[in-house]
Amino acid sequence: MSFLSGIFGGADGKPSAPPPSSVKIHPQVDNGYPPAKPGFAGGTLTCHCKSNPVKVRISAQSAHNHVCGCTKCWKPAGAVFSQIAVVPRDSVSVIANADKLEIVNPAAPIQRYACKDCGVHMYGRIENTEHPLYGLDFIHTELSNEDGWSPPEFAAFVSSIIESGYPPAKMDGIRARLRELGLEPYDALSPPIMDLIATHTAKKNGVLAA
Ligand SMILES: N[C@@H](CCC(=O)N[C@@H](CS)C(=O)NCC(=O)O)C(=O)O
Ligand SMILES: [Zn+2]
Ligand SMILES: [Zn+2]
Repeated sequence: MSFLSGIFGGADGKPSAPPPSSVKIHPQVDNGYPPAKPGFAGGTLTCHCKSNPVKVRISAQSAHNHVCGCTKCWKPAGAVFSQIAVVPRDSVSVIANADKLEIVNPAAPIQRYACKDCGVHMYGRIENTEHPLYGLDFIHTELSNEDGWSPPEFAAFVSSIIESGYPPAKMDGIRARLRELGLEPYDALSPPIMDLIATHTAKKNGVLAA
C-alpha cells in the first residue's frame, strides 16, 4: 500500500487519489478525503470570523457524514454542495461567543445556528421530539482543524442543486463525478437513512409494531 493510499483510503475501495476534474463538488472532497481515525472522539468547530469567532466543542466522532445539495445547508464560498454529518446533541456545546449565534429559520425542522457576522452555520438542532432524527445535531466537520472525522459516505439531495441555479444539463456530469469520488448520489437521503425514517413513521402510525 502506498503512502497516499494509506492517507486516502484505497484499501476500503474508495478512490485513493481521484483524478482531477473540472466538476467541483466541495473543496474538502474534490481531491479525495482521508479515512476516519480510529478512536477519534471529536474536536472544536470555529466560525470564519477573524476576531471573536464562535467556537463549538464536539465530544464525539461524527456519523453519516455526506455532501448535501439542498438550498438550506451552509456551503463555503464557491461550493456546489455542503458537507454535513450528525453527532448526538449532548455532545455539542458552544464554548465561545455564543451571543453571535442566531437561528436561521426557527420554523424549519432543523434549527440552524449561524454566526451573525460571518454567516457560517455552527450546528443544526431538531427540537421536535417526534422527528425521526431527534437527538442528532448536524455539523460541518470542515470547521474543525482536527483530522480524524468520519469521511463523507454519499451525496444527498443532489437534484436540489438546480434550485441554487446549477444547470440541469450538467447533472449527468455531477452524478458521474460524485460516483468517481465514491459518493453515491441520491435525491433524498441514503437508503438506510430513508428506511430508518419510514420505519419511525410506520411505528408512530401503528402500522408496524413499536
Ligand atoms: N429541495 C429542497 C430540499 C430541502 C430539504 O428537504 N433539505 C433536507 C436536507 S438538509 C432537510 O432535511 N431539511 C430540513 C430542514 O431544512 O430543516 C431545497 O433544496 O431547499
Ligand atoms: Zn463568525
Ligand atoms: Zn441539506
